[in-house]
Amino acid sequence: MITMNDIIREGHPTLRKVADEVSFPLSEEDRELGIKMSEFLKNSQDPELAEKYQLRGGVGLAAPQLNISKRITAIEIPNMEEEGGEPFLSTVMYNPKVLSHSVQQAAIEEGEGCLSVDRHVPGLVVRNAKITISYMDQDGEKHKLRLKDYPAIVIQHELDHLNGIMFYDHINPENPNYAADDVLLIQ
Ligand SMILES: O=C(O)C[C@@H](Cc1ccccc1)[C@H](O)SCc1ccccc1
Ligand code: NI
Repeated sequence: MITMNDIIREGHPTLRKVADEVSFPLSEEDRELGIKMSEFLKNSQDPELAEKYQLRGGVGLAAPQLNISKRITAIEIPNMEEEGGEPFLSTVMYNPKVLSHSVQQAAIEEGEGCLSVDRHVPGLVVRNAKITISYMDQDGEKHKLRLKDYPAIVIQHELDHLNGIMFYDHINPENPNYAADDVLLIQ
């Protein structure tokens, strides 16, 4: 199983690389990797397992964070309304792409963190408020998703990892808590 020991931290060069597309049909290795990445996120959201294996909670994980420079990301966004209900989005995305995005921008009010960053970096991470993405699933099926609010932020955070971008690259160095009036603040 993947643990925090498998996750590389800021400063490791792989986090600054543009990851390579995966080819289909998926190799057994890439299929297995996706399954393990999903398992990590589920474990990290289980209080007992997170405690037992000292896992930081995660709603997304990108293969470069495991020192694997491939365009693979696992997403495990819990149901916001119903505790313990079906997750809002639980999937492994291969070769995800942003097809379009809103002009409107948004940021999580309390800022962002990262499993590959062992420090608090305060500041607003301004992103697109809405995005339309495509991705391939493990069976080679193409999917198209329109996302907004928190899920849109999570996906953009993960897609950044596939392009060697860290969340704090988006923070205004002069005034970290600055956001234009029209930037949507997400609780
Ligand atoms: O490091 C990662 O890529 C996983 C991040 C993704 C993320 C960070 C900030 C905002 C949205 C997504 C982890 O999920 S950060 C830990 C976390 C856990 C639960 C809820 C929010 C953030
Ligand atoms: Ni991250």
